[in-house]
Amino acid sequence: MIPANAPILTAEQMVDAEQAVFASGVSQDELMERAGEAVARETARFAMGRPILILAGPGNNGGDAYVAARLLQREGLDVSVVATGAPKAGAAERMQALWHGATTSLYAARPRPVLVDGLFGTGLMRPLERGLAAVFADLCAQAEFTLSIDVPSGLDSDTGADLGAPAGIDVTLALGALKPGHLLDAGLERCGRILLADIGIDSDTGWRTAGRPQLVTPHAHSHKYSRGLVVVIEGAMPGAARLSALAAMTAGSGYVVLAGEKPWQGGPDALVRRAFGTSTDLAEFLEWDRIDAVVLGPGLGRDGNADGYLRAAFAAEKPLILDGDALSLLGTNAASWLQSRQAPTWLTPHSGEFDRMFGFDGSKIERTLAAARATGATIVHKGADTVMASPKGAVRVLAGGSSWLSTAGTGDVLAGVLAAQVAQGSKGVQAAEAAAWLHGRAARLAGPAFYADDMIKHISEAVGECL
Ligand SMILES: NC(=O)C1=CN([C@@H]2O[C@H](COP(=O)(O)OP(=O)(O)OC[C@H]3O[C@@H](n4cnc5c(N)ncnc54)[C@H](O)[C@@H]3O)[C@@H](O)[C@H]2O)[C@@H](O)CC1
Ligand SMILES: [K+]
Repeated sequence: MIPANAPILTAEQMVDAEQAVFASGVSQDELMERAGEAVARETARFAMGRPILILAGPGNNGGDAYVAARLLQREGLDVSVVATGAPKAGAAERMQALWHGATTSLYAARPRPVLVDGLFGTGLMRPLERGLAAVFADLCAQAEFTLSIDVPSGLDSDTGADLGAPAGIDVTLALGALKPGHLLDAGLERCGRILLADIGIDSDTGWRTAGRPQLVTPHAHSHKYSRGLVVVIEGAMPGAARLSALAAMTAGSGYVVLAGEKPWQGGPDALVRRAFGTSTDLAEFLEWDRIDAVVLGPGLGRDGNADGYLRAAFAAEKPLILDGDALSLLGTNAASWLQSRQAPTWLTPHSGEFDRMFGFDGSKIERTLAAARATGATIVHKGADTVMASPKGAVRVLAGGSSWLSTAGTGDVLAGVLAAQVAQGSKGVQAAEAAAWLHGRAARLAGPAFYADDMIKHISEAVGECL
């Protein structure tokens, strides 16, 4: 479980936020005391009287651990500390000096039912030393409950890369803000349930986890056009475009058109079909001023026709959602294609497509932001850790959704849900966030082993939860 609408800060941003707190008159010791209090409170709640082993590392994460040890012992709990190395000068050293209970070295440590991991937090700079990682993993495996302070030790807090973190952590108590590492890459599987402790720092950087959107019911005088008109362009593999079109219908659009050379005639009668002969005909149709959003890419194919459709879609200057094969056609030229566009664009690549299009370095958040800045488009970088970023720097992350989403066609459904949000007037990263949330919720409602068509039936129920 991951908190919704929670701020996300990198290690560097955490240091800046900490400096701002110090500048407001709060001492380093007081901030560490707040962090340690939160750790002690959550640990006591889960420990329910069982003996506790606290691992304290050399940095401020260890400092938090010493505070928690002192407070838990004061509560009458049976606490033992494992100290790994001398604490660094400052608050961590002072907190260690205030701890007067049982202390052992890592290699003399005996497992206890409750384990608190205060080895390393945002300051981890390299992989855990092998012996330490093995002992830590063993203590974790033998504990009945493990809580990590701020970040599981052995996880890169900025990227989620695995630097030796054990499996089996039950709760991670994030201090002040979530870190990218809680949500990305290996972090998704290593943190257990994530809780967020408020320690009084200002954590608004424009990056946060996705939350349930606030949608609106149609007005009394709403009509099919005012509710948003979506055009989905059909290509070589028409099933994918159909999934997008049906998803756009159930996500609240007033009018959905499936446009193709010979558009599919099965399915609901409410779906409007529009046949076109050539890409020139398509370009003319896309000039229609009623159109609010165009979806291109699901099942498009990559032949000469597809290229013509892409050019027609770009020429129309309508809000455009590009997915699948449209992204492959743009390839490494996406930035030059998109920079000249005036109308807004959303790109919805999965990681394979993203990596083929863009060569950026850094965490998934940093790479997605770089792509948004380079193209001027809102990027929905899909995956178990979906990262959405706008050119102006807003970031939303939706992580930990149904793993049953890993099936063909679910991306086409997302493109349709996104088009419905755009057509109804939602903008930029807000439209992406709403679409990703609705899509994730529909998948949850579909239960296990569903296929893409199934989840479409649950989109309107998900919409109903947002009114
Ligand atoms: N910045 C903030 O706003 C706050 C931070 N706090 C705590 O401070 C933590 C960050 O503290 P620090 O920056 O001191 O960093 P850490 O406590 O994560 O550890 C840094 C220390 O570990 C060493 N180190 C790094 N990687 C190592 C490795 N693989 N093997 C062995 N040694 C290694 C470093 O040389 C340094 O001495 C946070 O995670 C959080 O727990 C809290 O006390 C309160 C507020
Ligand atoms: K930790």
